[in-house]
Amino acid sequence: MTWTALKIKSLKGKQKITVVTAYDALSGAYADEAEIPLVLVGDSLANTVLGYETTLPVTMDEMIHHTAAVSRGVQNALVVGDMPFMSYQGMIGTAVENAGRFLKEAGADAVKIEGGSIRAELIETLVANGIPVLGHIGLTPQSVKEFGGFKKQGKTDEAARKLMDDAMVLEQAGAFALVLECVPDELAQKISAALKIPTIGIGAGPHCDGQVLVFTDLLGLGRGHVPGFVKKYADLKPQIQQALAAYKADVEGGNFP
Ligand SMILES: Nc1nc(=O)c2c([nH]1)NC[C@@H]1CN(c3ccc(C(=O)N[C@@H](CCC(=O)O)C(=O)O)cc3)CN21
Ligand SMILES: CC(C)C(=O)C(=O)O
Ligand SMILES: [Mg+2]
Repeated sequence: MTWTALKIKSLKGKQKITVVTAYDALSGAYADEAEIPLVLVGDSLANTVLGYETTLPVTMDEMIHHTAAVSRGVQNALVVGDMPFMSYQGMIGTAVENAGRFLKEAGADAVKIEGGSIRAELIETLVANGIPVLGHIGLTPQSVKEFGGFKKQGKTDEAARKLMDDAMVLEQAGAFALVLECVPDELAQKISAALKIPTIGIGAGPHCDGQVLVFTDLLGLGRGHVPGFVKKYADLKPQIQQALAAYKADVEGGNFP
């Protein structure tokens, strides 16, 4: 099965959608071989593997470089490039050009864009020009300076209404699916029920149409802060540490080679 944005969209109500991030050909190939239908080259690249504190510093050129590597490792999954901070917030023309680079230079199938109704015009333009878009609302980490931290969103009635409105506007603008990050379970449930496009949750409870986790978080490879919603499906960090320590001991002790 080779995935398209349209096929992902049509999974709503039929099959829960698994999404994982990947950052290079190796992680992309592992995700693809697990038959995960959607691989997101997250701008979490910045803090998971490039050593930055937040997602803000990662550049278009870095995202293109890593997305191209993921595309080389993936056969069947839909590859979605996460548009980095300041690559789409200015002029629409510049945003379209940057989105186009993900498809043209990096082999991506779609792009992800953070933000609600403020992105409607851009998303309409991208979709009209053949670039499928995954929306992303709730805790949008590129706005961490505005939010004042990585906090749950949509907790007041007013904030919840705004997120519901944003979700409807993004569906109307043509997004093929929508990431809901760190919103109350009940709000995610309401938004998922109200939309015809699938919702992909992260820290958004069990009622979304799909789930996304960061590759390094779910494998227990992470070095920095791991969000509380993460479920670790393996604990690889101690194994790597032990293997490296055993190798060093062998070399220093004259036991290898
Ligand atoms: N490794 C990693 N995993 C991620 O899921 C992730 C990234 N990096 N980088 C980009 C964004 C940032 N994300 C984050 C980062 C921190 C929290 C966090 O610490 N949240 C608090 C909850 C606070 C509240 O409930 O108000 C937590 O303790 O989980 C959440 C999402 C999600 N994304
Ligand atoms: C956590 C997901 C949704 C993301 O945006 C990222 O990994 O950058
Ligand atoms: Mg991101």
